[in-house]
Amino acid sequence: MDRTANPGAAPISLDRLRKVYPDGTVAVDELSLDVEGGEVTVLIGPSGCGKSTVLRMVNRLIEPSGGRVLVDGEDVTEADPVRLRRTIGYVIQNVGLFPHQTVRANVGTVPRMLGWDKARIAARTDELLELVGLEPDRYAQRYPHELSGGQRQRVGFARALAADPVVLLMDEPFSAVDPINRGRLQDEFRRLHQAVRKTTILVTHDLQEAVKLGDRIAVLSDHAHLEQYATPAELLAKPANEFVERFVGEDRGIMRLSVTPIPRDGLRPVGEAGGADGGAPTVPVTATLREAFGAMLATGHGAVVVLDGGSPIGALTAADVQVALAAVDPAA
Ligand SMILES: Nc1ncnc2c1ncn2[C@@H]1O[C@H](COP(=O)(O)OP(=O)(O)OP(=O)(O)O)[C@@H](O)[C@H]1O
Repeated sequence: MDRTANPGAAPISLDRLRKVYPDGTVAVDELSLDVEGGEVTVLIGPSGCGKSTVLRMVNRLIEPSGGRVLVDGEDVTEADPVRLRRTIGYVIQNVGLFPHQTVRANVGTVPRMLGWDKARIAARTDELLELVGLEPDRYAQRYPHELSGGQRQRVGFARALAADPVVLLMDEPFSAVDPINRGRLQDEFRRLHQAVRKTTILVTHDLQEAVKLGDRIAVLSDHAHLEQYATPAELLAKPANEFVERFVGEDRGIMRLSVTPIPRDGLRPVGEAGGADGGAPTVPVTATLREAFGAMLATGHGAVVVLDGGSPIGALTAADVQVALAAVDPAA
């Protein structure tokens, strides 16, 4: 998502993590995975492959049967689970807000448990509601049933961030929201994450969401077996095996457009696009191939003029987009 990690943020290490449920179901069979501090790591895989079980072992809503989880080098299996959960923000589908408490009271839940004084809780609540785009004057006194699904989800984020947690865990946080609001909430989450840079593990089974939000994606198969752990660009360009290839499916070519930057060094002279004043659409050099191609489709023009700081630096045709995709080796 944002490729610069936050060096101050806590890394998470899963070390041969294992969960066998009492009925003998092996949900997670020795998963090892390193999550960089400040990044968003997505766990994705088919239904029942163990994603939620992995996530809940990080905050010990589920006790591991074996292995370790290290948060910033400390083994969480040795921490007091109640204290641990106060330092780990947790956002789930349908949010789980307390229905008989106002938005303000919901957001202040963990700070209250931590014994913050009232003024500090109020200031923090206002700050967070602003951050998630809900004006405190308008929303703080409402009850959850007086909000839309998307607004409830935002309150859920605010609550998860309230006591400045070390880590954020998110389990299908957007799946209960309709597709249009989902896109908007995902955009807001990106903005929010850039502001707070918390180490985040996000569970989803939506590949598009994984590609949009993840700095890294872990593709899991049954028993949380790790099939590939890579950046979105790498995953889409080079699926590690047949399982991943099938999982990312036929859309991967299209999706790669959205994770591949415009090739600054592979541009044609501006004149070859007919020039910006010849009606060619323009895109900034920081855009992706998807945005460039989208501009071509939207205008019916076969090329775009690429701008750097507002000045044209070259042109890109539809054929160039194809060449650029073929040339990219994200693993290089
Ligand atoms: N309490 C439980 N007792 C026994 N088996 C369980 C329990 N909870 C989950 N399981 C099983 O463990 C496996 C992993 O479940 P988990 O919920 O972690 O998967 P998931 O990948 O998050 O699935 P989904 O995408 O459908 O939410 C599944 O086979 C599930 O049936």
